Amino acid sequence: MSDLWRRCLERLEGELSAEDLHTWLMPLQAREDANGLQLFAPNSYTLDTVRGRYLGQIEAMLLQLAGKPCPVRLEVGSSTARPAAPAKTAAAPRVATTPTAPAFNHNLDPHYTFETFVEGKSNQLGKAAAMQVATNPGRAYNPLLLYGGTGLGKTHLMHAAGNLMRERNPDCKVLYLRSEQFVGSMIEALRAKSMDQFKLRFRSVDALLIDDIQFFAGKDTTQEEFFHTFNALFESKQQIILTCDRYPKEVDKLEPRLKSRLGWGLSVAIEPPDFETRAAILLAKAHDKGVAVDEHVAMLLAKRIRSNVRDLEGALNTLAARANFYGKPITTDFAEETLRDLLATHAQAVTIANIQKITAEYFNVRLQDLLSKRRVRSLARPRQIAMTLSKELTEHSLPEIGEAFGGRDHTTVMHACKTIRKFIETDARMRQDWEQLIRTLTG
Ligand SMILES: Nc1ncnc2c1ncn2[C@@H]1O[C@H](COP(=O)(O)OP(=O)(O)OP(=O)(O)O)[C@@H](O)[C@H]1O
Repeated sequence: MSDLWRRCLERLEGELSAEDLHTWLMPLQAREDANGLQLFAPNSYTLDTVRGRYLGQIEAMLLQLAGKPCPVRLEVGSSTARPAAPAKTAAAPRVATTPTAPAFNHNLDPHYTFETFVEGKSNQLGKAAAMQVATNPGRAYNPLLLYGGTGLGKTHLMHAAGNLMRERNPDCKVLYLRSEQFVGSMIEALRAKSMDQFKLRFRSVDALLIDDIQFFAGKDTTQEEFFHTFNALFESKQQIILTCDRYPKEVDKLEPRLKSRLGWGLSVAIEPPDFETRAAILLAKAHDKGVAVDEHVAMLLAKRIRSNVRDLEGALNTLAARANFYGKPITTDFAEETLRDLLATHAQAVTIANIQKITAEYFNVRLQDLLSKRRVRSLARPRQIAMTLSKELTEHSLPEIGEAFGGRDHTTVMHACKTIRKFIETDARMRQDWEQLIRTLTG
């Protein structure tokens, strides 16, 4: 086992539960090389879980242990399956040759493609924009900015665009980085006085994909450097794709000149998927991972886990791991039993009372006015939004929601839902309010 990985596991023992450590991290095999640490997962659902839940923590721990950023590459396989050094090196010719440039590391995840991305109303526009950018890099929309809450598929779409660019043109240099990696590389370059190389690395690509740029907030030197990189790429029509956890104008401590540039291209919101899309994603993921899950189980999870796709996928991975361990089929009873605590947490997360309170606060109206019979527009709209949120984020029926809003009829709730849905599609301001409320309510 790699010494660095062994030390990392020892430290993580203090941070993670024994069950998590044994289920997800212990089965990994590790290999260290000049590019960082390569971790091999026994199967794709272990890989997805490690990537989704623990990668940040692992990289932070490696940074502490190694004293410098140590990129982690995850793949399904075994560290003994391939020799540590390529066979060619062992049989190197004795005559002097021009050293070949190291292969360009795109950092793209080959699993994240448009084929494996399930389309629904919540992400339709984002997917279409990403596809356009991939088929016409630097010319369709530049930059393309995908924003929205956590675990909704922004990273997936970004990789899908990069993968498609590479499929269409294998010479296309696409570089994907999480923003922490951009910051880490910059700090390293400053330390090693190799800023010229740093600049060249980022400016010589055909497409630069940077994930979670909200992480740049408050980091002035990074923003300065990124600003110049952005300008250089933009001017020479190299594609830029970015993601952010909210509309960039809402990110505090991001320089105004950067915010303004981010708005030069196209910004698309990725919203939480509706019930049908959640169920479809779950079935597609189960199929990809070779896990036998029927529609009843998919519907159970889609109904009870509304927060985001990552949580949904996490639940599927846990189910698959436990079913595998106990040698049992995944039935609805098995799912209810295995995920009891998780489902209970999600059930508590969004209640009508909570939606009413948060919506009243958001629109700066009193809760009792929101629930009153008064029909002035300043109250009617927030009330309709709160009713629609209750319909979409809880399992309550229309009559129950009507009752909770001062004893209104179920047709009033139905009308509210229709009105608000239409507004969200046509009115940008309303869409922003809606997305912000969803983010606040689903964390
Ligand atoms: N529509 C979808 N179809 C298939 N898989 C999806 C979809 N949306 C999300 N996922 C999956 O959910 C997981 C989380 O998605 P992703 O990492 O892209 O989220 P994100 O929006 O970038 O979140 P964060 O902001 O936290 O990085 C991934 O495994 C991704 O494949």
